Amino acid sequence: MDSCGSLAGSLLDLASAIYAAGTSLVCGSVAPETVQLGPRRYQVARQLGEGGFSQVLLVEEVDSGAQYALKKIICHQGTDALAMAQREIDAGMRFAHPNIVPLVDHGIVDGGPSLRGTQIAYMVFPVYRRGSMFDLVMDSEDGGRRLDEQFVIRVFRGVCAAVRYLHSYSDGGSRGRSEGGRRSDADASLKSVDLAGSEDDGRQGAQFLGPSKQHWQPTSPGRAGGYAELPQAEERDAAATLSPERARTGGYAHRDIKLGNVMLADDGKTPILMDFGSVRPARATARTRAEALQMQDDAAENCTMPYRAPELFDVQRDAEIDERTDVWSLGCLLFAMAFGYTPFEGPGMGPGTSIALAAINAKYTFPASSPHSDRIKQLVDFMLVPDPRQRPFVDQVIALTDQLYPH
Ligand SMILES: Nc1ncnc2c1ncn2[C@@H]1O[C@H](COP(=O)(O)OP(=O)(O)OP(=O)(O)O)[C@@H](O)[C@H]1O
Repeated sequence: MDSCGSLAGSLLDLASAIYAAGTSLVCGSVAPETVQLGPRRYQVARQLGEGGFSQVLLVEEVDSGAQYALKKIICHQGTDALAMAQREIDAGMRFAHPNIVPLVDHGIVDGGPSLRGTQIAYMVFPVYRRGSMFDLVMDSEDGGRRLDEQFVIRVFRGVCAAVRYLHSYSDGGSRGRSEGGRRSDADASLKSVDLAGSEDDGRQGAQFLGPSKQHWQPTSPGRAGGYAELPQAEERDAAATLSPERARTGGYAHRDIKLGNVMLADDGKTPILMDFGSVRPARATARTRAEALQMQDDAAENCTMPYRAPELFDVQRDAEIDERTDVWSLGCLLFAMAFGYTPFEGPGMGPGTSIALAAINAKYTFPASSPHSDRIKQLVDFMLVPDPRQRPFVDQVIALTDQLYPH
């Protein structure tokens, strides 16, 4: 966009924000932007960051003075931005885990006369002042350092715990029922992305949806223990075939696990997985060529390329995908945290090398010298298996991690 276009865009944005917030122009200067979501009013302090589709602002809740991160997505008519924002809201309302960002409040408001037909989705999250793992890795690289191995594993193990929670999330389970209608709505919306593209737009008129209640609930005791033993080859192959329970429920896949989507909590060591607009039901089959293309397009839009599983680059008719797309991304994430770059775009890849081809052939090399032990490489190799049917599930990844790095 040229500078005039961009200035006009910013003015339109500002006008729409003022409309949505009910603030006004005072003596020729613009009153500070506030956003009203139901009973709560948030005063914007400054911008924290920007994503491909959003702006994230530091805000203060006017009554309590508490600070939050407000994610704002302008949803223009005719785009799928609103459906995407709705999916992120729904995911925030349903998932609750210590390593998953809690959704504190949310709302969808009309863009107003200056942005006719446009809606603005707002999501309120805790502020993570330490930034993302992307920031941390980049800072370390700039300083010529690598992150400490124990720290890398701690962060990785926390992200795996969040991913295991998503993968084993059951809509019919007690968690699913405990929040009644609201949760069913969230379930319906998350489920509504099917391969035939029949997104549920019945929620277009939604306005304030109210603050979501986030109470962390532990996963079932059966899941908490993990495996004591490293799965052997036969066990791994057996587990690679879906168990009847898993085949029925499937759970959800995040589909965009990457350094930039892992924030660090204020304690400096707890990872928080965020950005749930890409979440999909984990299991899908492309029954027709059109469905295969749609699956591929959806992945191209939502899964960041250097972390994208090989099976999502060239989806064929009858292809089946499952939650192990996330395990591939976890392999890329661990590699990037340990070595400072992602495995299929780092040094040695050469200019013009296709990330897709490198991923499909699992063509990656570890740096010649590294301060880390070979256990990291063993874990990365365990996950970066191009054939999804041979790739481990996240439980197996956790089991191997715990065996290599006992608590
Ligand atoms: N809770 C938070 N606390 C502090 N900063 C945040 C928070 N959430 C997001 N940010 C900042 O805003 C940026 C964009 O956020 P986010 O990744 O959610 O946007 P997005 O539009 O979904 O991005 P993407 O292009 O990855 O899809 C982040 O990289 C981070 O710097």
